[in-house]
Amino acid sequence: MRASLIQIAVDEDESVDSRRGRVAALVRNQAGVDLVVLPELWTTGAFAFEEFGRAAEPLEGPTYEAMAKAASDTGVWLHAGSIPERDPDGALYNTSLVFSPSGELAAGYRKIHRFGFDKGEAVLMGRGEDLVTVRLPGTTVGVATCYDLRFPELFRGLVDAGAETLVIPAGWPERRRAHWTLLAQARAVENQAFVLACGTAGTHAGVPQAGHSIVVDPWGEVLAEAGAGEEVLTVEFDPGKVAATREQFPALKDRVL
Ligand SMILES: NC(=O)CCC(=O)C(=O)O
Repeated sequence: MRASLIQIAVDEDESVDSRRGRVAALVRNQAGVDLVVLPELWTTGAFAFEEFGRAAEPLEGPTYEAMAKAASDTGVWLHAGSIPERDPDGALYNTSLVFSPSGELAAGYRKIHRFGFDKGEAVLMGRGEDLVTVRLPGTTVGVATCYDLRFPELFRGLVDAGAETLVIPAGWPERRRAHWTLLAQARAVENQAFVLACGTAGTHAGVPQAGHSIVVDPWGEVLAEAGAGEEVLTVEFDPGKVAATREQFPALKDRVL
């Protein structure tokens, strides 16, 4: 399986419309891979809290339309990262969109753990309630978003639902980059799963982003890691390694709780 993680630079000197067009073109450049992954809230930036309301879209808004078309034009599975979704009742959610190669919405995931404690996303966005997995040819993907990475019980739930590949769009800040790398490896090792974690580059709302998107195998080996700037990280991996690892070192079977 070939996957490309597009680590987008989210800077304030680019308009949302311009970035959306640029990202669609980057997706179209990935013909031949199986899965393309984008970061969290790449239209606004995950820390641009004041923009969430202004840039919020209905589920099937402009980003959905552009990404569905990019997926079908390119013939790839596309985890299009997340958008600030405004639902029909007016509430905001941090919602990830996964498109099939024919441009159908295969899954939507509203982020469960919202970041900011008593500020920012944690008060502006509603909390998602449902764990989400998507069947791709050869692997079942479990989806999570950024701050979710700190909550291992969510990933156990995804494993119980059949997940073998964990895909995590993020907008992770540079000042906690060490946590990002460590947690991505921990989630891979403890769940004996591939982790594909795609972050943003650039600086928005005064928060420099970590970049360093990372792909980790079920043994915890880092298969690929991006640098700090905008970059497309392409990696080839064998989804069969999940079953092999779980069989050879069956620690998941020793779970008690
Ligand atoms: N957008 C986020 O969820 C940020 C998470 C973060 O900065 C952290 O967990 O640290």
